[in-house]
Amino acid sequence: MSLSSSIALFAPSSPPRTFSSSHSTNNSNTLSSIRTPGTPTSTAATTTTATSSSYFTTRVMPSMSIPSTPVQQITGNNNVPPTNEGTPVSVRERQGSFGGSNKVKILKPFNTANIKILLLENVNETAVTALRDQGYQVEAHVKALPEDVLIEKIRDVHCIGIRSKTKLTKKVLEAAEKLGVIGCFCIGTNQVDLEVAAQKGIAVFNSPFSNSRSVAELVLAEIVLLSRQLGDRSREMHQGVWQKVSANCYEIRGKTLGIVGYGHIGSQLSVLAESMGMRVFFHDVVPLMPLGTSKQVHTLDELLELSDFITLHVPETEETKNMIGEAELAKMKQGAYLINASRGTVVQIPALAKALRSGHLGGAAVDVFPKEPAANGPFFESELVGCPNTLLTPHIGGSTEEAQSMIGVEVSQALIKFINSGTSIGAVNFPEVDLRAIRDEENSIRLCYTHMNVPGVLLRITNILAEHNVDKQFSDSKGKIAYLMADISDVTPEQIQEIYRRVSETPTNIVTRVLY
Ligand SMILES: NC(=O)c1ccc[n+]([C@@H]2O[C@H](COP(=O)([O-])OP(=O)(O)OC[C@H]3O[C@@H](n4cnc5c(N)ncnc54)[C@H](O)[C@@H]3O)[C@@H](O)[C@H]2O)c1
Ligand SMILES: O=C(O)[C@H](O)COP(=O)(O)O
Repeated sequence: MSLSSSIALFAPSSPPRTFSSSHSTNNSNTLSSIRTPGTPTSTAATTTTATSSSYFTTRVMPSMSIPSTPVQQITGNNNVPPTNEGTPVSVRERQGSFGGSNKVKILKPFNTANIKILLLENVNETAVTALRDQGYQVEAHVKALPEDVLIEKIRDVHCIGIRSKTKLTKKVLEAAEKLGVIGCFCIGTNQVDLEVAAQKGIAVFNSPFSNSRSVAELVLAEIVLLSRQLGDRSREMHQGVWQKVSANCYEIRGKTLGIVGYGHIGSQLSVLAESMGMRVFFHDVVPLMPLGTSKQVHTLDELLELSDFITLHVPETEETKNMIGEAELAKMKQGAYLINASRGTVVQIPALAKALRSGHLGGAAVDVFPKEPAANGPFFESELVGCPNTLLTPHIGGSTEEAQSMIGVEVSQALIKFINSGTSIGAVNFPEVDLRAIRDEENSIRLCYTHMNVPGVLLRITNILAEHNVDKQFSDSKGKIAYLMADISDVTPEQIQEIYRRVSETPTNIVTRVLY
């Protein structure tokens, strides 16, 4: 999809949206004091209508559209940043470099109760609570949704939270009319079409390391379980069979572990394995500092040939798809073990099943599969079922209370910061941009402009902002898109309208938001 067609997606037909500013009780401390200038302060609830023109060129999260009476202010005691009242947006006090207030302003979207968030796949309660505390409307589902239901649901939401099962493909993302941000409450982001998301101005966040320890611990346990054939012994006992054997059962002390992908998980595992007396080698596409006494080898083949255990910790990419097939398995030592807790597509399952049944491999532990059931229940099928000394687990590498709780906190904070303050730090598909906190003054705004990365944009924006006091501005690009944030002070409501209109009507516009 070209950028211009992505913009055209939001063209005509959409009627002006009406936003009620009746406020959520969850955020009463902050929101009840918000008023819309131009209306009496005592008016608790007002209704504003976005001008239809804003919909011809701009995708707008409701909070981010500029209402016809555009400025909301935080009044009274809310000038002080809240400490423990459910507004966990991190703010930095700024020493005023030139007169006026040096208190920071807590930016809020127009009306947080208008933000709709869809959470799928049993995202942790820590996230549900944090997002509801912001006043957002949160719909949480325990399971992934079938594609047709997902397409219907995603149409109307501003933010979606998923884990590894939900596929946010081009088809699904094209149905998303209001989506501004995606939270992957996991490490992997291969389930999202990151490029299409970026071109639609949708930032994607994940949790890069909150479940790494859980995966590393599981793999360490599996190394012991495989070398003692514990899966088979336990199954036999459950069937009433007593089978006391020591043949082909080993200690792991002194054995060689080969780690493919020495990132967050691989490197943690390296330390844990050495503490159990293993020798560790690893292969990675980038040169990395070996931890402990581990050593990096140049090629995958070298690693396959020298290791007693091979464990995979690479992301799913074009290069890692089918990385381990018949040829690679044949290079592994007779009786060696394979562990895969990365992504199902990294290993060719028929080849692995053959290597296990023939006795070439001594065993395998597999946590991830090319096709995984969408929900819990008796839906699992694989050629690996029934293979000797083969541990099969339902993608539970990162499924611990600790990991899920940390992921819930981390990703929800990233979403809140993006929605409320425009901060894209940590986004995986988006230029990473942030600004110091905005000063707590009336008539100051933050402009967040996602645009095509083509020459001439900054000149155009500078011309629009030329007559105004731009306190600070930062811009960065990534591939085809770029993102600019600018804090502007001393602007009247009319000027804000004008800035919004002119910026959102630039031909390079993807998404324009004004926060105040
Ligand atoms: N089973 C689970 O529940 C579970 C949990 C967490 C993560 N994961 C999966 O594990 C993967 C790895 O996680 P991580 O946090 O360690 O990621 P990471 O990004 O920190 O590390 C991945 C490493 O793989 C390397 N790499 C990439 N392509 C490679 C290639 N072709 N050959 C060799 N090395 C290559 C990278 O350079 C990097 O060092 C994730 O992408 C995710 O898919 C699974
Ligand atoms: O990418 C990840 O973090 C893992 O695959 C875990 O995914 P999950 O949240 O679906 O368990």
